[in-house]
Amino acid sequence: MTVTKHILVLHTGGTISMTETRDGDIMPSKHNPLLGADSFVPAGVELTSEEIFNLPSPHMTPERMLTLVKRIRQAEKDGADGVVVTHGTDTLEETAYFLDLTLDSAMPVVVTGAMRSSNEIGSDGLENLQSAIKTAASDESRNKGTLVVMNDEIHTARFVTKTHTTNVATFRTPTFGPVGLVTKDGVRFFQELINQEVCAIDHLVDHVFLIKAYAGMDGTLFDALPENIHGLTIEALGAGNLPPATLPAIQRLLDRHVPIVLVSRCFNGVAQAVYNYEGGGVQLKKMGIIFCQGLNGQKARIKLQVGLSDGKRGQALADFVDNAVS
Ligand SMILES: NC(=O)C[C@H](N)C(=O)O
Repeated sequence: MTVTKHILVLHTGGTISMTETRDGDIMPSKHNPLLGADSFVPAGVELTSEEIFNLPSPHMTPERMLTLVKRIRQAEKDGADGVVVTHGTDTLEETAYFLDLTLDSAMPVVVTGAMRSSNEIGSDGLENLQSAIKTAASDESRNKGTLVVMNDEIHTARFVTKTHTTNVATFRTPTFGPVGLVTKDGVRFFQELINQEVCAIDHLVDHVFLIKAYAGMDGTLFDALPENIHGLTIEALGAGNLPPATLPAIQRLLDRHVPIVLVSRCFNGVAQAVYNYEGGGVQLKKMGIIFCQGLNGQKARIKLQVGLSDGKRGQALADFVDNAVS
């Protein structure tokens, strides 16, 4: 006898819920086309759908992410077997990682979206939604943190990133690859996931910034950061190095005890303190900059914000931010 799985779909907006006009503009729909559509629901699934937001994902904020987290915590208490979140793809990876860091649960949580709006030729929305529901309903997906399902692939929220502006195969996990596939026969995982510390926060510390380094950069942007800054993430060069002219301004922030997290702006690989020259990673680490391995800038910023919101400071914050791949 097959057990019925109760899956809650929380719609937040994004192209998956949008409509293309006759002029070719893509806009939020007045009535979400995914609400009430259920011909695609896999057998053995009882679906409940709810529109928690109807936003383009550039309008998503950490405060709204926290609202989503609270709704998902409530859904689990109410007996849901799994939750699917539909989301715009521009900031999908940030919301997915926020959920991953803050939901302390074995229940599958799967985030999906689409690159083509609901009425466009070749729209990928229903296919992605169906794959996400299959993944959320699978026992194999339990205890895996938040997953991202797009284009038949299952990725961890921790490492997936949007790699193409329009292609339906945009979501990739550069260094480690996807963890599973959604096939006609079901959901298959082929990589073990590394556990991470979850912070069950219910409020947010704000003013956590992200700055990208470039050749010839100086301290102007760092000195322009506001007085009430709580934390900073820097997308550094290569293996984790910065132009020397940035160092005095960075030191001024460190002297004020502003935690600074460093990742690489490279698409692949991890940041490590290996280069020993002025502005090299060895010097940056000695100054007290926290190296974060394996996350991109936008995810490291989320992780720093979540850690600060959990009350972590000093070495505890450094340990939390540092351990994405260990
Ligand atoms: N494909 C998409 O969903 C992109 C859209 N601009 C959004 O993030 O809301």
